[in-house]
Amino acid sequence: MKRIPCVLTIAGTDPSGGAGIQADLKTFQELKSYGMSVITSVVAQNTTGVKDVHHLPEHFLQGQLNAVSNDMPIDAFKTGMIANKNMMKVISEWLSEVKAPYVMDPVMVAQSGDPLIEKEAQAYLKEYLVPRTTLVTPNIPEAEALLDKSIESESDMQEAAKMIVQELGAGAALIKGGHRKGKAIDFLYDGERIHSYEAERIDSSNTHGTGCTYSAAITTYLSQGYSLPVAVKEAKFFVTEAIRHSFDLGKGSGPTNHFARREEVFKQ
Ligand SMILES: Nc1ncnc2c1ncn2[C@@H]1O[C@H](COP(=O)(O)OP(=O)(O)O)[C@@H](O)[C@H]1O
Ligand SMILES: Cc1ncc(COP(=O)(O)OP(=O)(O)O)c(N)n1
Repeated sequence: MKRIPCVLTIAGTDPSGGAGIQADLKTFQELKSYGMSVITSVVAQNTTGVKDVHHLPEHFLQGQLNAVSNDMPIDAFKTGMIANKNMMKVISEWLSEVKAPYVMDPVMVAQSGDPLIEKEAQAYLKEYLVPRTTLVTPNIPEAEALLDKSIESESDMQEAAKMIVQELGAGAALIKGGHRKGKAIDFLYDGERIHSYEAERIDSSNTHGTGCTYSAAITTYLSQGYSLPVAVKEAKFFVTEAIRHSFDLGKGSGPTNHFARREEVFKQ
């Protein structure tokens, strides 16, 4: 019998369950791959913002990475919050041992405005991790930080996707348009051509964890053997429905709904 595809997230936590490791694992489960996780930082956060952060020591990050890769198959993996250069170095060394599609969500700032990466680590991420990726999925402020360039129009987004591949060496780049007004359009450059993914903008403030959920869905579909453009298409559908059926939970920006595609949820 064919085994279940196995997918790994390396990221920070969200005890309120909307973003980070928790959002990733829910997505993996919902889309039917076997989910695994390595924690970089334990974050005391909820729908209103980040209260405190504890970065795990590097030897502990290394220990978790070894524990997974010495024992389990990895068919695709993603990284989310990697707060500092030391953790990036550990992950960068580990990358040489793993031959699976790598999706990087270059998490920099939470929706609440709280920083999730040390400023000086951005240069390391760009130089040593981005060139090892299959796909990088920045939102507009993250793409602007990676390229040191302002991005306003759809053609700026397409140009930025190309630059992240051609100048920074990413395998592919998906620029997400969640931070703009109007339709929710994202652009993928896969080294050959631009693909666009469009959805209507949903009038909801419950978008905590959308970027995590989207990149986790792409990674799951890659673990199942879908091509990159199709994995992004399916993941875009998943995240759009998750926003459409998002929850009014907590006092701030509520979480997306990871089981929005289930029939019983649509009927509620
Ligand atoms: N209100 C919305 N309605 C529909 N799609 C949205 C909305 N907000 C964000 N998206 C989509 O959610 C995904 C995540 O995008 P974005 O919010 O830019 O990333 P991040 O969560 O990393 O800041 C993208 O596909 C984007 O187009
Ligand atoms: C631990 C952790 N990782 C990432 C984020 C940012 O999540 P994202 O999907 O970009 O969604 P927002 O929080 O920006 O809506 C996070 N908050 N925590």
